[in-house]
Amino acid sequence: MGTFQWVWQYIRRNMKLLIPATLLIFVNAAAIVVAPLIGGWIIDQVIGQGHTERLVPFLLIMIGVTLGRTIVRYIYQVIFEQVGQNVMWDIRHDLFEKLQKLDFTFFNNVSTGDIMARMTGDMDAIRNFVAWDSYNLIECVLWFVTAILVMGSINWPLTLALAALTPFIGFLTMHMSNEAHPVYFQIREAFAHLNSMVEENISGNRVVKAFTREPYEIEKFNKLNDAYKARNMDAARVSRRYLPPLDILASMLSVIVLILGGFLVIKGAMTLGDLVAFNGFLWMLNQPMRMSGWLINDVQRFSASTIKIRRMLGAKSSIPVQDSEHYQKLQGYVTFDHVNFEYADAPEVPVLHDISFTVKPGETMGILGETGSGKSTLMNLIARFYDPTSGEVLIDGKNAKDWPVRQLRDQITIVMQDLFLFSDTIQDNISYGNRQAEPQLIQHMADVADASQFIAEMPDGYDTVVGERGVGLSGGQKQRISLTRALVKNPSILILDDTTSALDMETEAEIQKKLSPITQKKTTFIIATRISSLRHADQIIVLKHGDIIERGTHDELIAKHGYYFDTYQKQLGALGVKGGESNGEA
Ligand SMILES: Nc1ncnc2c1ncn2[C@@H]1O[C@H](COP(=O)(O)OP(=O)(O)OP(=O)(O)O)[C@@H](O)[C@H]1O
Repeated sequence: MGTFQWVWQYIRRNMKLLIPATLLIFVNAAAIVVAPLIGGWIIDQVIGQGHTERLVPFLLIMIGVTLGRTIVRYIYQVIFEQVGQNVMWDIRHDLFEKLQKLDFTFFNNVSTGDIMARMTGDMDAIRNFVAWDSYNLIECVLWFVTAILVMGSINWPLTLALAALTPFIGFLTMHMSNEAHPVYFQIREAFAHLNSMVEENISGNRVVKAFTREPYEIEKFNKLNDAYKARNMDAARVSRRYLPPLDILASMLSVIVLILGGFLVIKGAMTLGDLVAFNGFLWMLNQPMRMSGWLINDVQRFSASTIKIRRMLGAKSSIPVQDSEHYQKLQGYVTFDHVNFEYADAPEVPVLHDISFTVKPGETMGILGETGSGKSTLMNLIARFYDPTSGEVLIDGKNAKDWPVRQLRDQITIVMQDLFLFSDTIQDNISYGNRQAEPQLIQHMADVADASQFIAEMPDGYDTVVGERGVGLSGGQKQRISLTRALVKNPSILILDDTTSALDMETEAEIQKKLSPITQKKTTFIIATRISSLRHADQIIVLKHGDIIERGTHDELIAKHGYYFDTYQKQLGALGVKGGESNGEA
């Protein structure tokens, strides 16, 4: 589908506005010819033939039509702006909806700044095209054609002489368009890079300051700023090269009218009034010629932005999110059957290798492993954020791929390592996954996650706004709110990825005690580095470089004297506790 065809899908939804607006453009174009015609009549009839009584009516018509024309133009300009805004709304909506459906793989590969460039600058190029360029293009064509027709009816040889310049204009605009296209594409790319850098710098501003790397960041920014400026200068150079010849051609029109028209008047082949009228029509030829350069620039900018937006709209998710009428409650059986996994962007690095296990409803599985051993990846496969490269993940005995994704994720909750709270009240953050949650449930779960006390001490309690625009929270507070949010959702499968790592051991033990009656009714996965978080799990696996190297209960693993035992010993040592017996508290 071509660029214009694509945007037409959106524009045509506004036919009720577009048809009257386009008709008004025609009315305006017809009204434009009145003033020059009357100008000619005043010369010929009032001045030349002495019909002075016609002067006032001529002038009144002239003023009335000009006034009416101005009002008509104002009305259709507003309507086109409305259409532009409607089109932007629809495309923005489609883009945002698309973003909600795209999977982790997409977000791993596209920067936030790039996405923001699509949602802002590129969107603006489309608004500009629909709300401004479109009616200007129609006006230019209409004025040009109307001028040629009316001037042709007054004096066709002179009109033909003027029309002879048209092929030159066509040639210049076509060349300018071809040259401008890649430049505008590069401008959009450079803008996206600039956006990405700024976004990353703002997100990571604490790291920048901690490492006092402000000068380095400024230098990096300046390079991208220079590149953006240079691309814009390239575009300016293209237009500056073509605009003067277009201007010269437009000025040549006056020269032709003066020389050839004057000659025709002297020869008596044309009246002076006709020549004045002709001169009055000149701007209707002039204006489109001068505008053509600017319009081409805008159209190229629009075209480049459209290509980028369409790429994003066309991005494919390897895990499509589909709804299902029939809602099936998960029991919570999770089975990994010889699962292997590599990330699509790093297929040469095996992340999980031949993983098999089964966890039943009500059971808790603990996962231990050094950093980068594949623990989080394993959990992401359960919620189907990724699909295994080979082998199967079975949920309640059915391949996870055969579950409607929304249904699956609705009943599986991961408290991710990478905690995120929205710029919203604590109450809304906690009830994010369960909007109907009663205040008592929220209060109870906040108690379980040991969050209720510090929330009560906040300036507005549960109504305190946290996140980017609100009160800052400590890592441990964020973890406890995230845990409350997960518990309030009441999932069948609960995954806690290093959820209590920022808490002291006493608080962690307290939370574990309160969590126990809840997790007994769910399938729970706990990823932790502290043995104290894992020791009560029904089964524990130890991962190393994507392989399960040990599995069993706490006691069995202690007895094995392997990685788990060593970790346990080190943690006991760190606490200054002697011995390694299985019932010792870590
Ligand atoms: N999006 C990604 N693309 C490519 N490789 C990735 C991606 N995410 C993680 N990896 C790689 O996969 C491996 C496992 O990562 P994972 O996050 O699952 O480890 P982990 O055991 O949870 O680590 P940690 O304890 O540090 O959280 C690592 O080698 C990591 O570099």
